[in-house]
Amino acid sequence: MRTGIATVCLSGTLKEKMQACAIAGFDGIEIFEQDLVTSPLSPEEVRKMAADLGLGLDLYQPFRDFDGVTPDLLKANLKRAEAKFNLMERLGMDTILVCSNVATATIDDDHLRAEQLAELAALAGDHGVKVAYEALAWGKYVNDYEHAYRLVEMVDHPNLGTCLDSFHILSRDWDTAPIENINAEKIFFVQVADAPKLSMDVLSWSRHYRVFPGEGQFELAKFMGHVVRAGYTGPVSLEVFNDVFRQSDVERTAVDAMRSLIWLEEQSAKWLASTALETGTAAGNGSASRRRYPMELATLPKVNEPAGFNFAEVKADDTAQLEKLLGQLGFEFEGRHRTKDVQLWTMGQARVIINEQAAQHAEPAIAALGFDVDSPVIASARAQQLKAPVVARKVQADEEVFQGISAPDSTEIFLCQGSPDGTAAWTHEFGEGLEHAGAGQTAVIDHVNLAQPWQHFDEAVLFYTSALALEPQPFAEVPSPSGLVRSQVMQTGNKAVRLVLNLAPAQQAEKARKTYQEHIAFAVDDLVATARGARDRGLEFLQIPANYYEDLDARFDLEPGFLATLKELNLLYDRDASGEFLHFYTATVGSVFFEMVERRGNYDGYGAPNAPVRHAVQYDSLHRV
Ligand SMILES: O=C(O)c1ccc(O)c(O)c1
Ligand SMILES: [Mg+2]
Repeated sequence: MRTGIATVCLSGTLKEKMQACAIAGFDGIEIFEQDLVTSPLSPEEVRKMAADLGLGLDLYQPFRDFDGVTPDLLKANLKRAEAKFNLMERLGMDTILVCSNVATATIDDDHLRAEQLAELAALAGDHGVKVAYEALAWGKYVNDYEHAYRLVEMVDHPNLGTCLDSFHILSRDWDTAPIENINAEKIFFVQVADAPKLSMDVLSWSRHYRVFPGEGQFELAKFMGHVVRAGYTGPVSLEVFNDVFRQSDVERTAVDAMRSLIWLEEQSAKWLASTALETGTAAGNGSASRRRYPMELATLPKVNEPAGFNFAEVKADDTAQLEKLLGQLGFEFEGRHRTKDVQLWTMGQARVIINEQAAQHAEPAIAALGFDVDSPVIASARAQQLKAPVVARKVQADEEVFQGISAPDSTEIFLCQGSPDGTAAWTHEFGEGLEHAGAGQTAVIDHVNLAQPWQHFDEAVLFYTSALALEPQPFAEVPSPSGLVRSQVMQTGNKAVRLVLNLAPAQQAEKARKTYQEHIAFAVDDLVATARGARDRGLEFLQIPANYYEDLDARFDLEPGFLATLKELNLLYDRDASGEFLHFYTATVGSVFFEMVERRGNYDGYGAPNAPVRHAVQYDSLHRV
């Protein structure tokens, strides 16, 4: 698959963008007119720079408002087009994108449109240029890709084809299956963009909220599958208008973009294989499902969703507060590592490493997460092919080698060998625990909430989706005293791994951002007993306001004794059709706090209705000091 990206996706100057695209490994780029017009580089210099960087200049765009116009306007438009064709010759480019008219079209007549496009195609032919006609989702008369293709067919000129842009097609919910009926020779270009499902006008949605594939909710593998089945072999190019990407680090965004195409390529191959099986073309013969299409799709080392959390690691310069908190919760101190300055604390299968190797004065913070995977070697190879940075850990002889990668928020992700009984192979590296103060409870890590820097949120969604096979759930927005907190759950199908990515309101300072959001939650069998034990050991609970319990009673009509217990222990409660959820939070140390939860029945949420209460109480405690 030939990879491409439009310069409009990135921040910086044309030169910086081109350099970043080359570093990220793109085959080619689309030059957005704005980027050329504002560049000090001459077209010849751009051409030379692209050649030297090994980047193809695959598409010049956009050329606007051409078709469906009065004769006078047509004349002016053809003149305008000729100037661009001459420019393209200097750039050494042969394909231009012409989007359907949104502003100046006054005549809604396909025959007239076809005549005018035929004039354009003839002129393009004289200049050796190919015109890729794209239906914008908000085009005045042409806003449907099948309509655009009908016009291309009516014109039937070798220099006129169509451009398929996933955003314009999927934002309008057009059926993608008919893409397969398009003559591949008439598909001059394919652009891909994902987007979150938002209910707003399609132009604003397109200009501000497009994201890279895997970061939104469009069915892009299916879209691409149809494109591949049509027989298309040209560039698959990202065209993402996004307010955040346009202002974040250009090289980093280019890598995020490249990751999205590597992942999409794999997902498209998977979609094709699965539909071949469904439609019976495989006919019981495995090789038939690998039917070859003109476009070659590369695959990646396979990874299944993780079977569970292997451990969570918290780091601090002074670890006393963390030790105290875990002890009060009922964790057992298992001992120190034989060569490293780290401690292991456990409750059942929930393992927490306290890392003492933090920078001076560094406050407690979540530093690493371990996940149980089928094969750490394969999972690590996959992550590296997806351009995840590798994390090096010093190991001595006989110690478990952890395959680590760095997540977009710098949390270290370790890919660990899972075991069927939920134990971890490395715990014997820790000395005998000196004290066993624990309550001997069974527990597992239920979920982990990580605060994402605003400019890396979408990147994080793609990272966990592509490298770890977590599935993004529709995001929610949780009110807090300082603004809405965007909350995105990433989880495995079997719910053994639940990761919640939170994006704090922009005005929150870095410390507050982390303090509100980052925590590790442990699931126990009897939360009331856990809470009582913790209280007896002097745990400082997050104090829940009395108003909350009044509202709870009104909503759920709870048994008075149960309600009194919840109130007495600062427990929060939620219920849905499939079960109940009890939980409580500890006070925050540094930028981390802990949560204990009990899931009853098949309750599958996170107590979302209670999140605003937590945010408000934490805000209060932060602003008191
Ligand atoms: O938003 C636009 O105007 C615009 C321009 C060119 C494109 O290819 C596109 O998809 C959108
Ligand atoms: Mg487009």
